[in-house]
Amino acid sequence: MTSEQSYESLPLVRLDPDLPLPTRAHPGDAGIDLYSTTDLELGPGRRQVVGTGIAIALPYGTVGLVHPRSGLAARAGLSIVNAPGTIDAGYRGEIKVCLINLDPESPIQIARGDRIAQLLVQRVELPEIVEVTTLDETARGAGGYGSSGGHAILQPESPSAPSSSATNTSEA
Ligand SMILES: O=c1ccn([C@H]2C[C@H](O)[C@@H](COP(=O)(O)OP(=O)(O)OP(=O)(O)O)O2)c(=O)[nH]1
Ligand SMILES: [Mg+2]
Repeated sequence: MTSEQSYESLPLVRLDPDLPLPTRAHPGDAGIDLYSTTDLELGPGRRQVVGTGIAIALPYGTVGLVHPRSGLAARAGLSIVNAPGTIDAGYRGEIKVCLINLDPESPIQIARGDRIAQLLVQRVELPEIVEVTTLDETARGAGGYGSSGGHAILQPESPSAPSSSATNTSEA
């Protein structure tokens, strides 16, 4: 196996055969670029579920993650509401993308055939859930949401800055 070969194949059906077969832009790229099946305009702050025209059979023990593309994100503010979207291994329907325009002013035009998102395939652990009454102790414990300090942006006087009591759900 060379470094340019994947260890497994990914069966893919083109539900919209007039669109190109999705590919990685370069050998070794993590993301497989996904095409839009439709023309659309997204106004500022608007979202829409868009078809990609493909269905896949992910190997058991893997997950498909639908990520935004960084170029479109930086240039136009295009993102994905549920980024990264989760494609379950058993899913055989069309992969769809819930696009959102995060630009506060400008609409985004998308044409059929534009590459709107990218699919990553990753191994995933599938542990069996075992209910217990207590958990083991750790150095972090229940501290989260900035408990380790080092806030770069939040100001203490900002109304949106969470206070320690507001973030401590155990005191609710
Ligand atoms: O960006 C996405 C996310 C999900 N899906 C498909 C594949 C996935 O396996 C299925 C369910 O996704 P998820 O579990 O995230 O959604 P849900 O709201 O929990 O739906 P469900 O009740 O069907 O699990 O929808 C997509 O096509 N694109
Ligand atoms: Mg689900």
